[in-house]
Amino acid sequence: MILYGASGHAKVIIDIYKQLNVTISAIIDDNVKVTSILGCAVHTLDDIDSLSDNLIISIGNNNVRKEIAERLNVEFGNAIHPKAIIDKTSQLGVGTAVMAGSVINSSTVIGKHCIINTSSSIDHDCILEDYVHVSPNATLCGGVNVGQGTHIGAGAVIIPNIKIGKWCVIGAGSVVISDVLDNQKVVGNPARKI
Ligand SMILES: CC(=O)SCCNC(=O)CCNC(=O)[C@H](O)C(C)(C)COP(=O)(O)OP(=O)(O)OC[C@H]1O[C@@H](n2cnc3c(N)ncnc32)[C@H](O)[C@@H]1OP(=O)(O)O
Repeated sequence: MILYGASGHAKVIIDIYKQLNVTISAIIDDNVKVTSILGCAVHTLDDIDSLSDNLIISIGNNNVRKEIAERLNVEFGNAIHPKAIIDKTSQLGVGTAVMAGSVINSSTVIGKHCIINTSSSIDHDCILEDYVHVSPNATLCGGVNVGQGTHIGAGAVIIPNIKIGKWCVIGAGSVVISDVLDNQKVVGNPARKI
């Protein structure tokens, strides 16, 4: 597996592959000043002869993951921690990472290049579009829809059947009890636009 991105999020992805005994063939970062991470060498894209292995974009920023995913012509892989619980009836897109302790329940569909972060809970019949990040300990109740590129902050709670638009930000600890339009940033309990 090749990792693209060598920041804090990449450390968690590296740990997942160690747990799974998956060999990391290369780690790439655009920042030439980043030369190693957790004892592994980091290269720039120019240093790599070919991207022949599966690749995951190990960068937390949703916009940056989208930009890189659209630029690269490679096969993308997933990173799924062995201690994540994913119901067999749910679906995950390529490039999506699922961290330790997270639970994805029945009939949920998660898009490409998403991050389902540590101990988050995504219940039945949710739909998450591409490039969504669900931060640690966030809870999505049943039937929640989340549009492309939206970031759900740590510990946020989304009550059942809520629709959240594209490229929204839900503040850490917010409680979302009504639909959120595209590009909105909401915080608090109940969550309100800022
Ligand atoms: C493994 C990992 O680390 S994954 C990463 C997880 N990251 C997160 O969960 C971060 C989520 N981010 C937040 O909650 C941020 O506070 C944001 C994005 C919602 C807002 O950030 P900014 O746009 O910089 O807003 P800013 O800090 O200026 O605050 C604006 C107002 O909203 C309030 N506010 C900001 N965040 C919150 C929040 N989470 N809950 C309640 N109120 C909030 C501020 O107090 C401020 O209020 P005021 O105008 O009355 O003083």
